[in-house]
Amino acid sequence: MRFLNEPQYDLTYSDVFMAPSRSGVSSRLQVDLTSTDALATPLPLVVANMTAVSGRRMAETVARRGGIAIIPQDIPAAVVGGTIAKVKASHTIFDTAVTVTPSTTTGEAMSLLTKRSHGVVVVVEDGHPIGLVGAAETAETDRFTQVHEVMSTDLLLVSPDDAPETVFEQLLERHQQVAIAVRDGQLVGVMTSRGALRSTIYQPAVDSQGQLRVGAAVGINGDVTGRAEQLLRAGADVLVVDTAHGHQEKMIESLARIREVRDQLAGEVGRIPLVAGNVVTREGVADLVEVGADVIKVGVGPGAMCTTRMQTGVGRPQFTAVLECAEAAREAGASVWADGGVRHPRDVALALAAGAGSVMIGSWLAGTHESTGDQRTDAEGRSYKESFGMASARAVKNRTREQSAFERARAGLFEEGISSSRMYIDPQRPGVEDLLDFITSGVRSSCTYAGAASLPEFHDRAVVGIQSPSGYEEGRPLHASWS
Ligand SMILES: NC(=O)C1=CN([C@@H]2O[C@H](COP(=O)(O)OP(=O)(O)OC[C@H]3O[C@@H](n4cnc5c(N)ncnc54)[C@H](OP(=O)(O)O)[C@@H]3O)[C@@H](O)[C@H]2O)C=CC1
Ligand SMILES: Nc1nc2c(ncn2[C@@H]2O[C@H](COP(=O)(O)O)[C@@H](O)[C@H]2O)c(=O)[nH]1
Repeated sequence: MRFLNEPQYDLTYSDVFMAPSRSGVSSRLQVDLTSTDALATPLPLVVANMTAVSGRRMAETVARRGGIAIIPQDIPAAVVGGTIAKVKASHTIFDTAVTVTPSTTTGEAMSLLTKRSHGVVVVVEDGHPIGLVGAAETAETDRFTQVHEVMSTDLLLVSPDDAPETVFEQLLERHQQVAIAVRDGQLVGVMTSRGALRSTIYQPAVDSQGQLRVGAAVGINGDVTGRAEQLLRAGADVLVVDTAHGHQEKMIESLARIREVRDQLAGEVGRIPLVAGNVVTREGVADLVEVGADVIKVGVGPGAMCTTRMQTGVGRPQFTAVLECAEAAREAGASVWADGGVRHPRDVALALAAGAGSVMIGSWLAGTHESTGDQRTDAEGRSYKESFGMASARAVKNRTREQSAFERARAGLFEEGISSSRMYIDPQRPGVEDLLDFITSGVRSSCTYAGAASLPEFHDRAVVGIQSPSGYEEGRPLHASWS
């Protein structure tokens, strides 16, 4: 990456723009988005280890499209083990169906509809799909009606081995919303026509067994090696050792011990990459790589739920932090994840141009069907989910649940995050895959503007300039007339 005009100060994503260059890449579909970090996922996107964001549904949906989610450190290891097992058992192409039994009430079925983005609930009997219900089937019923009374039985049953193009054509021909995949009569999963299209654009992120990949986080307090061992044995594909101030002795000691466990188990579970952070300086990167991190998580204070910079004055504008840390990591034979502060597809593109191997996103994904929270409605009828920071009083209270009431109350005074925030569901993009489409189409396009067919080429070729606030403002679309 080169600058058009040399920066005199540290830069945020909003401070910079990319200039187009002569390009030989004639289609956005030609761009290979494989991440340049030790995980080499087909999509360079990571779901942040935030309790309000990353759980089973998020993990399997994102991995099916090539990214990876990290299950947070506050979830007990045994529960994370169960989540990993379910993600690994999910189909890599067909979406997991939301299922009910014939006697379920329509009220209950409707409450489950927003758990996934495909818009229907499948009615099963002994594992066989016998009907489906969606908004159309339940529109005129009271909420105590049982689903077998209103379900549609005109089902498009397909084989899990059918090509997505074939499924797409069948859905179009029969004017149906979802196809149901069955093997030996048993439900395997569902596919919408948009899901069929996506399956031809994205590659799933899979492990050596061909199962979806998922990661898990470990903090630096408590029995860190015990938790690391449990997560590795449960099948985690990456361990993220995570704390606010990643450049501290306790992190270095914990990481060294976790690395030992990882190396001891390598014969059984393979050599699992270690990610550690968060840091924003070359020195931080060097110290964590030295002790064994394959990937360094970069970002102090850019997160949407973060109050660190306002409370402490500590942090660093994220574009410069990523640029400098990515260079330091490359020199040391490692790579970085740009963590936090992503609000638009352009921010992901800029982080990758700066040399990030992957980009970690939290709050933006909180307002989707697949995040962990329950969907709520505000006084104006808008749907939202609640989000909160991992250093908020709410998260600290949860993390310290085994300590005394006094210790918990005292820890709660040291909050550095927002305890309750509303992440509205965008009616245009209510599912995480809608956001992935939005982000990846932007990033693919950025690469072609730079003449890059892959992310290493993108980093090499990107030309970045510094802009004024009015330069940034000029680029914002106007949804209403301005006079
Ligand atoms: N990227 C970012 O900017 C930030 C991210 N976070 C996220 O929040 C989650 C919780 O992290 P964390 O708050 O570290 O909690 P942890 O539970 O991981 O504990 C942090 C440990 O580090 C010690 N510590 C020393 N200095 C600091 C400091 N300046 N800030 C915080 N802890 C410090 C704490 O001791 P003691 O409590 O006694 O001081 C505690 O033992 C993580 O997921 C982290 O990534 C949190 C803040 C900033
Ligand atoms: N200072 C704080 N940082 C936090 C907190 N919770 C999470 N985070 C960091 O933010 C990113 C995600 O950023 P986003 O803009 O995509 O939401 C996450 O990975 C953490 O590093 C917090 O309570 N305080």
